[in-house]
Amino acid sequence: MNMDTETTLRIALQKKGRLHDDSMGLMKESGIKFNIGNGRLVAQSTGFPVEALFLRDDDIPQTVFDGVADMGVVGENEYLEKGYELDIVKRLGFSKCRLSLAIPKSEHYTGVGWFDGKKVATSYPKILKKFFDEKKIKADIHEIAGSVEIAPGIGLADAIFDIVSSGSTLVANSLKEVAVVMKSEALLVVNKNLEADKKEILNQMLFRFDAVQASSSNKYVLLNAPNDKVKEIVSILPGMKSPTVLPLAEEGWSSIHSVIQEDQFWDVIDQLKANGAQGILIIPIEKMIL
Ligand SMILES: Nc1ncnc2c1ncn2[C@@H]1O[C@H](COP(=O)(O)OP(=O)(O)OP(=O)(O)O)[C@@H](O)[C@H]1O
Ligand SMILES: O=P(O)(O)OC[C@H]1O[C@H](OP(=O)(O)OP(=O)(O)O)[C@H](O)[C@@H]1O
Ligand SMILES: [Mg+2]
Repeated sequence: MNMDTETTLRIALQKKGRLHDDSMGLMKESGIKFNIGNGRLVAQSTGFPVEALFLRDDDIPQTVFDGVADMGVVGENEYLEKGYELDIVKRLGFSKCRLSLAIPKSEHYTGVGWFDGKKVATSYPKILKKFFDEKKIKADIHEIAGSVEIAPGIGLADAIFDIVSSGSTLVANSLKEVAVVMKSEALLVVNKNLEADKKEILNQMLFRFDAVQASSSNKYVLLNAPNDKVKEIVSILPGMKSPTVLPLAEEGWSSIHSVIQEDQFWDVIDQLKANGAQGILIIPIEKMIL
């Protein structure tokens, strides 16, 4: 009898770099751990039918398209540049950055027409060509693999098109950002012809990822309020269904429990204080099943 028939999903992850740590963190939080070490490029997971392939991020889109891996985690920038059609099943919210055009800070920028006839260095020639074609700009796109920001300083190009996050690499190279062409974040991409049994594993994995994502974007809040303020406070706090209200040992007071979204957090806290809430405690949520 063949003991190897159990279906395993293969996921392509970045070997090392900006995407690696967050990708591994998400897997670990989802209870999927890999036995890695000694430079191994393939690793089995403990506790879930998944195998990881550790690759350069540039190779992830094609590896998933060819079906060598069933799915992968890759930056939207790299996904669009490579141009392979894959299903985007989840936007992961990490490795957030943008692809921008930048020029020497001493230059006077006159709008996108500035780039006409100029030489622009980039590792993303296809995305840039599409942008220039749409704007009817005729520029010389010069592809280089890395250290793009030094190109104008060494006389290799007039401008650059590259990843920007804080902008400090641009500043360090006396460049200024003049146009944002796209925003990017890590994507979970899947081969379009995934077999049914693999889809089932994928869905279990997505369920776990959703729980991890929801927990990190929400906080549990506990507070005390005089009973005559409970109604107003409950209207500020939505909660997963509705807030829990429990009597305190002290007569005339209640304890209110709820869940707040991270991005509404400070606004909600200010409103709670203004409506008489006291002893507010904010607690991280380990996992959240919606
Ligand atoms: N400064 C940054 N801030 C946020 N996200 C970034 C930043 N730089 C890159 N990224 C995102 O992370 C992805 C991987 O970046 P990294 O610098 O590790 O790539 P790389 O050098 O091409 O790695 P590899 O060796 O795998 O080819 C990028 O494609 C982009 O989506
Ligand atoms: O706007 P910033 O916050 O400065 O980030 C932008 C820089 O980050 C990335 O490089 P990274 O630091 O990953 O080094 P790399 O060139 O080795 O990939 C990217 O290639 C930019 O150069
Ligand atoms: Mg790369």
